[in-house]
Amino acid sequence: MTGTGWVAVMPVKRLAMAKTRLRGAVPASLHDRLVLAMARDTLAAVLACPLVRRALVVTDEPAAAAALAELGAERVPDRPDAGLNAALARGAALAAGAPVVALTADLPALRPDELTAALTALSHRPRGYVADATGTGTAMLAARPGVDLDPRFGPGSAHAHALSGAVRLDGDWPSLRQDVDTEADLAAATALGLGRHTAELVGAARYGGR
Ligand SMILES: Nc1nc2c(ncn2[C@@H]2O[C@H](COP(=O)(O)OP(=O)(O)OP(=O)(O)O)[C@@H](O)[C@H]2O)c(=O)[nH]1
Ligand SMILES: C=C(OP(=O)(O)O)C(=O)O
Repeated sequence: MTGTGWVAVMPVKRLAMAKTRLRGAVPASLHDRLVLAMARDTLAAVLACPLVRRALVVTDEPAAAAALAELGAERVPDRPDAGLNAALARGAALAAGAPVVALTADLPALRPDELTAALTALSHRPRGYVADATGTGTAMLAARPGVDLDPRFGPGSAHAHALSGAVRLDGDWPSLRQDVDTEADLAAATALGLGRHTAELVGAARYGGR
């Protein structure tokens, strides 16, 4: 065990503007609900990880704030509303001396045991990241207390995190690495096993849900 009491920070964009690359995977009327379902499944798995003691969701989306608070997250307003990395930095700043782990809200197959294993793999190192399934993006970025999270999410973020000194964490963590940006990603996450909320939504879409 590398210590307990991680604070997880998860950003959620306004649903109407989120996950544009995923549009078309379900009927347009269900798109926002799909994005929210993925965030709920990601958060549920994060909160089921025994090393995580708090989850902060940085969002200006009222529907997401309410649904995720129901699962146990604390909502942080997205200020200064300057994009994903600013949102993560804001959440990290509120973690007050605790270790911080940043995750995107698009990991609907995430298994708590894989998150536990990845946090444990950080061991004594100050800051580390897990690359996504493509190898170019980042699924998780973690920093020990007193270490700046310094998030550099975005295209090519795995390389950016490595260049900034974060240690690459290697392990067999397919559910942690499977972020969902496209319909093909959703199929890959489905093969791994979707969380309940996303599975229900995808099922409803398949049977003509509106
Ligand atoms: N709070 C907040 N979250 C963001 C912002 N931009 C992205 N996110 C979240 O960051 C995570 C990863 O974002 P992306 O995969 O780049 O998502 P996206 O911009 O919704 O997707 P595309 O439109 O397909 O590029 C998701 O959980 C998003 O909801 C932002 O400006 N503020
Ligand atoms: C923002 C990132 O992810 P996505 O592939 O979800 O855009 C990232 O990997 O840094």
